[in-house]
Amino acid sequence: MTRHFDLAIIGSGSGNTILDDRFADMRVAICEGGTFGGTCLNVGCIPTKMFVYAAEVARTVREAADFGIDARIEKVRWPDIVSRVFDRIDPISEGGERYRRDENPNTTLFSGYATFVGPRTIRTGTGEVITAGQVVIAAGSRPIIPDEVARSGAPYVTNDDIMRLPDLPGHLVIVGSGFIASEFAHVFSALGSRVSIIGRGERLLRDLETDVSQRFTDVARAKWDVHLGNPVAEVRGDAARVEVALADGTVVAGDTLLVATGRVPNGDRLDAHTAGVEVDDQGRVVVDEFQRTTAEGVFALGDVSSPHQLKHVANHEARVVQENLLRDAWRGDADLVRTDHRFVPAAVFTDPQIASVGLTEAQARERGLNVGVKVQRYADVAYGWAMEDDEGLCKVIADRDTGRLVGAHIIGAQASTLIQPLIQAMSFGLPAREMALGQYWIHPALTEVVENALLGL
Ligand SMILES: Cc1cc2nc3c(=O)[nH]c(=O)nc-3n(C[C@H](O)[C@H](O)[C@H](O)COP(=O)(O)OP(=O)(O)OC[C@H]3O[C@@H](n4cnc5c(N)ncnc54)[C@H](O)[C@@H]3O)c2cc1C
Ligand SMILES: NC(=O)c1ccc[n+]([C@@H]2O[C@H](COP(=O)([O-])OP(=O)(O)OC[C@H]3O[C@@H](n4cnc5c(N)ncnc54)[C@H](O)[C@@H]3O)[C@@H](O)[C@H]2O)c1
Repeated sequence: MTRHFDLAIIGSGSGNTILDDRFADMRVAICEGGTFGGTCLNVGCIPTKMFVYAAEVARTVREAADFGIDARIEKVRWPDIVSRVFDRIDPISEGGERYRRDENPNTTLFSGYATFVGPRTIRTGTGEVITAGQVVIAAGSRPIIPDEVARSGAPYVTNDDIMRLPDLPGHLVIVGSGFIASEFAHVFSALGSRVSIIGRGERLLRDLETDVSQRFTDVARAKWDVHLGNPVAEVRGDAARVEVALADGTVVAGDTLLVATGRVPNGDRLDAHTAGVEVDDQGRVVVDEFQRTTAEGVFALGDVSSPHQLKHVANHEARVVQENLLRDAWRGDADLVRTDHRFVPAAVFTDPQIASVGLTEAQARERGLNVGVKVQRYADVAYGWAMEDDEGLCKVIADRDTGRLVGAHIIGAQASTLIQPLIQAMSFGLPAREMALGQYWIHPALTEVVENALLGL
């Protein structure tokens, strides 16, 4: 007999956060084909930032002499760094799984890879087929492996396994030049590995504001072995050594290969057409502004359907779905909660840190805006000067006609924190002049870099 549930959720990452007290009377099925808790907890945001923090401790020690303090790194205990991270994370995943399986009376956990076999009908991958009144697809994304790597047979790692390597790589070769590449390059180089990084474009993090990605590329070239604008032609290797041959004949060799060339949504692996759920040619489940898919009663959220592969966006979309599940979402739009993708910020926890929100200068000009721009260097505010920071900058872009910010981009210490007031101003429509002059800015805090950028506008 086919069991019926009020709600079925595919994916236990952001999907698992939907179930608050308002769902306590519903019979809920959760399908999880991998590690309970999803990407952010197990192989994404959280562990990477724990490694980044360790890397920053190492970097501080290494650079201490510049401030008159002689210190030296005696040893990097890689196995201890790994266990500090996963001895704390693994129990959270296990505890979450146990709670849903054994302790939460209204949820049934199916530990299998789910596929649709009909409208709101799911083969759970555990031998059982279920039906549900409503379904949430929160199936995330997976790493893209370029053909040159896949067909080579050479061993490689991704974010799924690099953080559990038994030993610190001697020489890490990274293919890709985006978020994941930039964060792991920082982690491993600060901990003592040599790092080579290979990108197709002319700049690292090339989708970011040009001034920021150019500054980052310049800083990176000074400490890593950077190869840009030179595609991968061939990969070869075995357990001890890997070689990446580039189009111009250069061979980049190391002992470990990390692939970080983007992530593809998992929508292509759900047999979604059997349920009437449209998936685009990128594998992304198609949703409207209420997170509704093309099939009645089926919502989607997070990496599987979003234009932004970011946890804070997946969390926001999960809250939208949570509300709309409790309304009669296919009867009309009047009561429904809308997704807000207007000002989505992102931060890259590399060295220096980078954060960004809104348009780049080029995008603002392409849109025909009457653009005003100011670039403020960290070195020219008191705290940046105290830090002897000659790399950091904050760039703000405003529309002169409205007086409002349309973009902000920071590279430098604490960028992910410094950008928050700018996100707030953009989200609530606060004009740049009012933001600069209508409040105190603590002196001599690093926030003066934001204040001076705004005053400069
Ligand atoms: C290395 C790395 C670092 C990151 N750092 C940050 C960061 O600092 N800040 C930030 O905002 N974002 C970061 N991200 C992005 C962030 O992790 C994702 O945007 C977010 O986790 C997506 O959440 P989700 O719920 O959509 O998907 P996931 O958390 O991936 O959850 C999907 C779940 O569904 C399961 N699943 C998939 N298909 C099926 C199926 N058919 N049946 C059953 N189960 C299935 C998967 O096993 C998985 O557990 C990072 C990503 C990576 C890879
Ligand atoms: N701090 C954060 O918020 C954070 C951290 C890590 C990941 N993420 C999320 O995860 C997503 C995936 O990260 P990512 O770094 O894999 O993707 P990405 O899109 O940031 O970067 C992928 C890079 O790989 C390059 N590339 C693609 N194919 C290539 C090839 N064959 N050879 C060489 N280079 C190639 C692309 O040009 C691009 O620069 C990010 O887009 C981001 O949304 C976020």
